[in-house]
Amino acid sequence: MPKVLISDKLSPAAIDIFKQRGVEVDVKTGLERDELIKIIDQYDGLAIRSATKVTQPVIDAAKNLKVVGRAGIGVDNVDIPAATAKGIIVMNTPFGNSITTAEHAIAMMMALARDIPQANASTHAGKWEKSKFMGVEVTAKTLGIIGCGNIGSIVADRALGLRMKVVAFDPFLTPERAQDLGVGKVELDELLTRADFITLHTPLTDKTRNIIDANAIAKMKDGVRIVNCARGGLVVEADLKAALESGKVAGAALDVFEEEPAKENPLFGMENVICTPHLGASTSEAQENVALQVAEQIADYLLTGAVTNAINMPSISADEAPKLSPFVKLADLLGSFAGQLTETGIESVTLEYEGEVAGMNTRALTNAALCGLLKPLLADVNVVSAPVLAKQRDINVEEVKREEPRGVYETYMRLTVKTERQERSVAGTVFSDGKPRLIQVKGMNMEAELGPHMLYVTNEDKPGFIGALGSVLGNAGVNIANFNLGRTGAGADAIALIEVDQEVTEDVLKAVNELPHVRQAKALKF
Ligand SMILES: NC(=O)C1=CN([C@@H]2O[C@H](COP(=O)(O)OP(=O)(O)OC[C@H]3O[C@@H](n4cnc5c(N)ncnc54)[C@H](O)[C@@H]3O)[C@@H](O)[C@H]2O)C=CC1
Ligand SMILES: O=C(O)C(=O)COP(=O)(O)O
Repeated sequence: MPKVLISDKLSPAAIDIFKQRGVEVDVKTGLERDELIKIIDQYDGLAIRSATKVTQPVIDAAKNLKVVGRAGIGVDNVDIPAATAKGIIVMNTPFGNSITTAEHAIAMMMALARDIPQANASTHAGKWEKSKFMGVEVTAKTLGIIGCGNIGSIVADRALGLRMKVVAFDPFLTPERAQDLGVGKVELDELLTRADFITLHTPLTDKTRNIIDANAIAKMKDGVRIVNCARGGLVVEADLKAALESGKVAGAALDVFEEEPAKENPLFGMENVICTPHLGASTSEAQENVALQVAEQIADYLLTGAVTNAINMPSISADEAPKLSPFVKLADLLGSFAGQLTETGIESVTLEYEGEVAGMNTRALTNAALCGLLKPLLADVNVVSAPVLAKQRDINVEEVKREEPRGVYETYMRLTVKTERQERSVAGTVFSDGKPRLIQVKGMNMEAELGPHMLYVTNEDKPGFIGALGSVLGNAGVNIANFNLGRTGAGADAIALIEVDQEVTEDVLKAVNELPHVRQAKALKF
């Protein structure tokens, strides 16, 4: 039974889902880094929010971890490259808390416009400072949205409802989408100069880190108000503090901080700053959504191989997973076959998909083929890490898809590996029995199932060879389970692919290699 650790505060709905699905679950929140490192090797899955930091040392210690599920959106607390290199899938729940977070941003903007938290505290203190709190209207004001994805778009919609003018800076926002949303698509500088309110909704990346610094603030309107319900690192807190002190920025509403949990911060105590403790996603609705989703996604992956909302792997739906599975096996076998025969540096890999398989999730299949290919060459590789490892090694990977099969097989998959020395291709199909078959090696037709122990021989097609080979194996007590032959023509290049019942020893291999007409013999394992 797979085992999952919930290490941040998740709705109990997640525990129920795991239990119903037959996944063992432990809940241990508030763990120190070293405590997490100590226990993480017991788990196949880890369910987190933003508090748990899944850093390289945690990943290194996670010997059995297959999936990290983020009950929420931002995954900047997970070292994705480290997880990917280790073959751990990282998934999030990209929509579960977006309405809630957008509503928080709007609430923060309104609170900022009318000094609600300050006025609230003053009134509770019996001060009745009616003239102190002079607010501003938002109607007809310009809201600048930096990052107009899921949350930014909802904020835009709500702001338009408040009769604001909305401009957005987002390099990935198409003009058509901007028009549909009713927002003006602008460059960052224009947004900074035009906006009365600015709200941030980008992920924290190397590109967005410090996007609001002294330089950006200098371009803003005097008296601008800034809302940040995205990530702390987007705004340089020291620069914001200076601008709040000078009056350049009239107010800031912050849900997120450079360092969290934020127990101390240069902005704390400032009169024109409103703070909430990373509450953007904290509604009962959103927490129920993300907990249910993440538990379903983690359970699906651990129990069925279905992949949903992964950051570092193409999605495979629950419907697709069983259909894809024999093709994944075939792709892995083709890769493994080629990988075991490859002795020099790989330059490129081409995957051709013909017929039914061309309409499937070929990225998942290509990843499986790369995994099979690289496994004999690299110690630690799986379908998640294989594409990254291939890229790191400058291996060019290409996919070719043809809806109509060109040959006799309804569905056909061919892997061609180009190395410094040669090009080798191997093709296969899946029959209606669901079993993968090898159907071509180096352009020679055959029809072979691949068993755990195989002997692969390339030879000249000459009489007596098969008998001699049979004798060598027989004399060594190696039982033949299956014998498959292919050749380019009578008397020309030929291959034999023999399934045997036990491991082919070095001595047997040597004897086969020494037979007349043999060019090369190799023992392969699957
Ligand atoms: N305060 C909280 O509790 C919560 C905070 N968040 C934060 O909000 C962020 C946004 O979430 P979603 O809207 O769901 O993500 P999303 O991926 O749908 O949208 C992000 C948008 O930012 C844009 N973007 C990326 N780089 C950019 C750049 N350099 N300049 C301008 N725009 C850029 C993208 O094109 C995309 O449209 C999350 O990454 C997370 O960090 C999300 C949920 C709750
Ligand atoms: O979903 C996100 O990106 C969030 O920032 C929400 O964080 P939380 O789950 O409340 O720790």
